[in-house]
Amino acid sequence: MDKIIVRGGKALAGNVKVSGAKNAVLPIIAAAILAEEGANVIHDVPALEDVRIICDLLKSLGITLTYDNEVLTVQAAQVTSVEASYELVRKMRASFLVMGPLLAREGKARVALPGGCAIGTRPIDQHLKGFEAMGAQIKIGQGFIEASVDGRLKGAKIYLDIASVGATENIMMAAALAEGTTVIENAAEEPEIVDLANFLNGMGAKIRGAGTGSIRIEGVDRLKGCTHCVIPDRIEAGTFMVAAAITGGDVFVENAICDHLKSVTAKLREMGVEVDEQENGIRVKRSNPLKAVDVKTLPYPGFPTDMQSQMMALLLASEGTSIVTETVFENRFMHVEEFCRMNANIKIEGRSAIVEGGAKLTGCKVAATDLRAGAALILAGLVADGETEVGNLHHIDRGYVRFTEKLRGLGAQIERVSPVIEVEADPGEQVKVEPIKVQFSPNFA
Ligand SMILES: CC(=O)N[C@H]1[C@@H](OP(=O)(O)OP(=O)(O)OC[C@H]2O[C@@H](n3ccc(=O)[nH]c3=O)[C@H](O)[C@@H]2O)O[C@H](CO)[C@@H](O)[C@@H]1O
Ligand SMILES: C=C(OP(=O)(O)O)C(=O)O
Repeated sequence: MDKIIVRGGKALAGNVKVSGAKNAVLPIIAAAILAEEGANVIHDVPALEDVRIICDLLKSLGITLTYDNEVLTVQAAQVTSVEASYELVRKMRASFLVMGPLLAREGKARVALPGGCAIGTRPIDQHLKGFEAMGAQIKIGQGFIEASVDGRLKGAKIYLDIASVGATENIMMAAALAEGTTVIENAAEEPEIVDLANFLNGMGAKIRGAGTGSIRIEGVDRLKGCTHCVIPDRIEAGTFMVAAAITGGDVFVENAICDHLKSVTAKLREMGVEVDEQENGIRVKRSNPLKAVDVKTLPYPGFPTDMQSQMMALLLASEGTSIVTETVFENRFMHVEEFCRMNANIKIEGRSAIVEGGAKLTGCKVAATDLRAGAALILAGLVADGETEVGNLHHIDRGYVRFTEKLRGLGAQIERVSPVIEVEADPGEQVKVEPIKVQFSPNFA
């Protein structure tokens, strides 16, 4: 298993370019299933493990995909299967987003139950409630959810009990091809939902209100392929903003959209970090000690849960006590134990973590417990004494493109190492085994 080794102590400086957003591109690729005619050409598609998984899933449905230089072309003239296997859904929960498009286009879908995962139980009741309101019949059994409809889905008024990002997206995709008008109330307002709506509208859908709590979708009979550029990843951008702040550095985060990062920017400024919002990115600089602040995660435009662990790393480097409250996922503090191995002083009380800043972090072996936790441990390693060795990198590979290279480009002392493989040889025989370099090289041919 690969490991990332970080040596603390370098202030980061320079320019880093943010890639396309994982959480925007995954639903967009799922939505490409809806185009019966023409190809979808999607630009700025990040070379991430999650992208590879959703592409494999679409391939298993009989759809043709090609990927070259961050451009993904999806040709969905034919769909030959409506089943998303357990193997693919288990690897990535966002696979469940194929249910809405398959149901709308084919009248049926069979998708493995996503199950619980590292950060919480993550039910899908709101997705199913939406499909049922549109006339679908839902059956659950043998680890699968089967949805079917006689004829077409019908537009409906759907009030979400929770402003779920995934449910809003799944219902919006299904409603795009339904008969009549659907209104989603208490819809999630995340920028990734706006990006998905823009993509669907490019394909010929009629969606208004994305980015507000009320989205209105007039169903159309047919959708066709279009060209689209994915928005930059606000969480990757936020992670580099914290990297600059924690190391007392000066970094320009190119491509970051200021409007998408207001809650992160506000917290950094409250902590005494200089944040300069520019047209094509955000410059983050710190020369003063960090102040402790309280942070509460909330749906957009509140502080993102996907930045909670990175922010906690920053608070560890501040002077004073901070309270971090996680309101979105019930089990998203697993990084706390790993931080404590690095000499951090954090106590969990219910949904809050009490973070005592000021203790000198020390490098040691730690393991990423989820995608963002992995990034947060690397951030902590950037200021820890000595070497931090981060394992379980498959989490980080899900959502950060060339993370070590990008940090190294800013001056971080960081490297990814592959294990040396020991091979049994006959006595006297010389065997030379090179360490395997694991690199993402998508091949959708
Ligand atoms: C691929 C993707 O875009 N992932 C993001 C998406 O996940 P995801 O779409 O899974 O997150 P949701 O917004 O759906 O989840 C928010 C909360 O609602 C609950 N819930 C959700 C659906 C449902 O049917 N019933 C229910 O109770 C969840 O358990 C959770 O507590 O939004 C999360 C919240 O911003 C982010 O952390 C994830 O990075
Ligand atoms: C939790 C995340 O992703 P997912 O919903 O795909 O698990 C994330 O991006 O931090």
